[in-house]
Amino acid sequence: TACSSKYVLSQMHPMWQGPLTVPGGDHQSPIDIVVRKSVFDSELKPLVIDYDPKTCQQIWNNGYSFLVEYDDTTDKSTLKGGPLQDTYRLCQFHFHWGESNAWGSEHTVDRRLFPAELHLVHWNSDKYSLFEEAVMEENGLAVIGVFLKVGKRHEGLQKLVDALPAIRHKSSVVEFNRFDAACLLPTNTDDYWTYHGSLTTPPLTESVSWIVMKQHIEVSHDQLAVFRSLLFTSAEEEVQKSMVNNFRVQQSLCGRTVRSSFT
Ligand SMILES: OSc1ccc(O)cc1O
Ligand SMILES: [Zn+2]
Repeated sequence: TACSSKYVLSQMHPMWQGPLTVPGGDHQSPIDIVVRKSVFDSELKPLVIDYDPKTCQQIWNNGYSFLVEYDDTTDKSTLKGGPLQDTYRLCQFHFHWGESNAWGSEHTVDRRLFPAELHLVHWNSDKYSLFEEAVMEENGLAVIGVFLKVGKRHEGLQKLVDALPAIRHKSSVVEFNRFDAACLLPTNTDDYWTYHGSLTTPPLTESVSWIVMKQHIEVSHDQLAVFRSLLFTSAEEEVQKSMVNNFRVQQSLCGRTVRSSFT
């Protein structure tokens, strides 16, 4: 199986030219979360999420997704608790989505696909001094995954949606201040699944404690349509490619256990 070979050929992905190999890739992400195979762990604590909206700095198109980046030079916006032993600093959040509302999320729950998925990326500031260091280390990162469903308009998201036309092309950046990332979290953050995995974009390093929320958030059809107006390509490229289906194919569990914080 894919787990036994030393090199795991992660499937061809429309965005990445040619197959990508990840040395010893047996803790890769994303995965399907099989609810009845997840194991309740009563030791899992509630998450302690403390974000400071003033640390929001910029929003930019990196050619894979759009990132909202935070000032992570101090412990101002942090994540603790849950499965984590240390304090993790928020450095950015981004999304993955499809060309239609029928698919787009990276993780699935009993094979159920969502139209999009939010990733809030944090790094272990008790053990490391930079994200670039932490991203290469086991337990270096903690990423909160939140599923998006199409429904009522998300008022907090609208400020972000209004900024997207200014970063249509790859490498475009605009200043973005005072955005409270906590407004994108579901009302219930006590119920989640957690497992050890990887980034889902290069360098695909296996440094992530994944925390996938059971409860989704709702955004409107029109808000999601604006995500799809972004481009993978830079302004100079003659052929413009719309930024859609920026999710990675699912990876083998390879014997890992997914724990749940709820029964
Ligand atoms: O897609 S998950 C993910 C996590 C951390 C990161 O720095 C980039 C990522 O794409
Ligand atoms: Zn992601």
